[in-house]
Amino acid sequence: MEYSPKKNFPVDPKDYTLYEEVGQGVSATVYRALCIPLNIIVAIKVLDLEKCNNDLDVIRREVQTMILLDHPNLLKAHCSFTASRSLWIVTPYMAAGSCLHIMKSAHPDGFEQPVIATLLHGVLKAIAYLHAHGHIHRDVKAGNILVDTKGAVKLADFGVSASLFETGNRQHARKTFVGTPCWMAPEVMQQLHGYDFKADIWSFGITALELAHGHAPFSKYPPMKVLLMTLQNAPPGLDYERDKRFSKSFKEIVAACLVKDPKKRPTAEKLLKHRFFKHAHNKEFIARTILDGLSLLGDRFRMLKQKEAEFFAQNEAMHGDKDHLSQQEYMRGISAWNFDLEDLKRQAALIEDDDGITIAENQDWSCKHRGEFGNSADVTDRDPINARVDSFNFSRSEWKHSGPDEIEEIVDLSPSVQGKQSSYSGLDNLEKRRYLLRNVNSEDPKFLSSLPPLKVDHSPSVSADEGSDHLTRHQKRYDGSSLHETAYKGRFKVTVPESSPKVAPNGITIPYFGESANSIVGTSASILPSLHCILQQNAMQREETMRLVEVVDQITGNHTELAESVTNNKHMQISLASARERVLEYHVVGIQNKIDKLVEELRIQKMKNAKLEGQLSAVVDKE
Ligand SMILES: Nc1ncnc2c1ncn2[C@@H]1O[C@H](COP(=O)(O)OP(=O)(O)OP(=O)(O)O)[C@@H](O)[C@H]1O
Repeated sequence: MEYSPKKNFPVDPKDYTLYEEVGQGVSATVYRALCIPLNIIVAIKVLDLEKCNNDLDVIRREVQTMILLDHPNLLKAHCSFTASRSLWIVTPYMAAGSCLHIMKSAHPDGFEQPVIATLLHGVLKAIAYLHAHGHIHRDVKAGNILVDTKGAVKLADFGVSASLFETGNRQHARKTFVGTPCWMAPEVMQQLHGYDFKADIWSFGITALELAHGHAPFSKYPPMKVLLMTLQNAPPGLDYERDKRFSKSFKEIVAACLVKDPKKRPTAEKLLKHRFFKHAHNKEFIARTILDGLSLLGDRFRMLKQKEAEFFAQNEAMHGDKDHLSQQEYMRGISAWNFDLEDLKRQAALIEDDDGITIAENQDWSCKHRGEFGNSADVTDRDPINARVDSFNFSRSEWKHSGPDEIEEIVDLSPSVQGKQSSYSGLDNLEKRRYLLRNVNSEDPKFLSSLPPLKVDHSPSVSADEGSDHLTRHQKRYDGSSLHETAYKGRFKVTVPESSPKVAPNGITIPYFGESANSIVGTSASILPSLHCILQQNAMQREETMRLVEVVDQITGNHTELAESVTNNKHMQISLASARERVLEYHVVGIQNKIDKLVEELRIQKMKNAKLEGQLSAVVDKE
């Protein structure tokens, strides 16, 4: 695997002297090095082919891409070759390192707006070039934005880039799942219809927030939670209060990129024309403002590594769990934190095989959850499923983003909207659940009696009304009175229909789904809200239990070994259960989205049908 486009960079390791380490990735270490015959300082990325998870084709693609593409804002490879069990990729040395490293060393709370605009302008030009040449970068983030001592900005790391040409169809959407969760677009996570170059625009928006705050949104959470928050919550954005130092045009551009529907995100070309980039300066400005006074990259890298090692050692002692480990990966700024959907599916499959969950339902359950914030009108006015999801996540319809055509007008920056958004997004899921725990007493008879009775919709298919009105569709599912018991083995399998209400071992009751269970849409649609609530309720109960254990511990001051081991055991069980619930929650949301899409398609078909029928009868009438 030897490439050397200009032929003047030697492809023998003996022609290079490796100096200090300046970076580390999942499977690669990057060194500053000297190319002896040319007397040029270069960076050499050394990939251990044995440790490398990627197959050789992927690596070959990265190298070829790096060599063939030619743009001032893309890191080019001089050459590459294999040396025993490793692959060496020789690139220009970017002496200031990555923006992530620069922020960690000198700008922990992010950069000023003119710096961000200048950095992003360079990155966006690189992305536009890649897209025009049929490539998706797939890993746009501050860790992959490199800067040299003169302030030149280059987008690096094609480790996960993909060529659309490979399929022979430039429009073809990708279906593989790669990237780093915090920067990953929802459609990449969902894997419903594949994704395209718009995934890079989402990551670009996240990167903009990362450069503004010093870290990516959701970066303090473990991968699964990031996935759920990205899918369920309103897209992250710049906050009216917290981000006062940033201009409206910056807020606009971030909001335009972070629209969940990829079709509504602008192209890179279009974004380049946005007025925000009037704030961009030249590379000398970058050198002057953020590189002045920075120590040598190798020294900075060594210090950061040392600090992180100390931090991790401390953290490890306190939290030995997997979530914290993945957090450490994030903090190192590498993509080892890459999220593998196949792994998740396997986890989910394990849950299906191992867990027999028996749950029952009655009408009270639905009632108990109708007015969770003591504001039933507000909740029940909306789609009950989404209202419930929203009550935890404040997602979807509340924050509208316009399409690419309305970039200049899209952001409503009125204090009321922004204030609302910040107070909502200020609560993480845990806090929202705690809020519920504090505010909802589901045993309260007044609370129950104030709510309408449940009626089960047994109709095997979606009615015309349902098709035409999203809200009505969900409302109907909660409009019945039958009491039944049902049992599950694995996900969504109804095995024992009964007529009396029954409470599950954990005290949770859920609605009966009736014979409409034969219809996939009907069954899933009926079960999903219940399942979602059970998961949420379990989480609440678990958190409350944890809280109580902590309170008891504090009160009794009981620090004996026995008590500690019991608590540790509880922690372990709880985090296992929590992981399983997150997987289930993810599936519930995914299936719900599919159902919504199916229903929407049905509605459109019905409308078309009605139109055709009208035309037909007009023709018949004429004749
Ligand atoms: N040409 C370069 N000049 C200076 N530093 C570099 C260069 N290339 C990479 N680095 C540093 O090394 C780090 C890791 O490199 P790189 O991202 O290519 O490895 P990776 O294994 O692909 O990483 P990741 O896990 O983020 O995908 C970068 O974040 C950057 O700080």
